[in-house]
Amino acid sequence: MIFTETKLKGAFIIDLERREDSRGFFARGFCRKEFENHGLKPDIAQANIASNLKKGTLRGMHFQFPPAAETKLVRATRGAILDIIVDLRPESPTFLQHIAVELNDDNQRALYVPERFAHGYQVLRDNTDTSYQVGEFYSPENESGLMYNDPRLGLSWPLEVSVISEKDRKFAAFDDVEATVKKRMNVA
Ligand SMILES: Cc1cn([C@H]2C[C@H](O)[C@@H](COP(=O)(O)OP(=O)(O)O[C@H]3O[C@@H](C)C(=O)[C@@H](O)[C@H]3O)O2)c(=O)[nH]c1=O
Repeated sequence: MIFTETKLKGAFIIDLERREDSRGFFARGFCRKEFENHGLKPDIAQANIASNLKKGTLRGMHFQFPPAAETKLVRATRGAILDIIVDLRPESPTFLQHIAVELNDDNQRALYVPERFAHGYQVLRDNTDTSYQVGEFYSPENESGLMYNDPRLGLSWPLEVSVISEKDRKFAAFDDVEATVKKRMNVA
């Protein structure tokens, strides 16, 4: 596996190290030892799959507060997504900064999202499936989110939003929850 740290400390793009032969290729998609060697948390509580019918579908921006904060290892197993993560660690020099990474079934790239980040994606092709391993169990009482189009986040989505859940339409403006987010994301 090829680990490339992004400008957001602890967030990594992970590429496959392909061993090709006449059948195709073999590659590791996850390895506890390699994760530990790069300082990534290797725990997997759930492996989730999402299917998206329509290009333009948007899911996000989601997170769980501590003590249920999750790591995520995200891939597009079919189709393509633009994946965006936002740093919500109050002590981080890159607090509120984001990165956007295209994950698709050609590049077979994964994004490792550390704990205390908001995460979301937009689907770039019809019939796109995502698969992601998360480090904590789903915890509805600790889950929350931010608006994908909140001006404070300044996220650029490539397509018009064609489908979005009711829940994702109704997250509060960051200005209104900033103090709560900083307090609940503080782990010092
Ligand atoms: C995330 C999750 C949802 N659910 C349920 C709740 C709801 O009835 C249904 C769909 O949930 P959601 O609408 O939250 O699904 P979705 O919008 O796809 O949520 C996901 O979005 C991406 C961007 C993430 O980062 C993930 O962590 C997760 O939050 O599945 C579970 O039972 N377990 C889970 O782990």
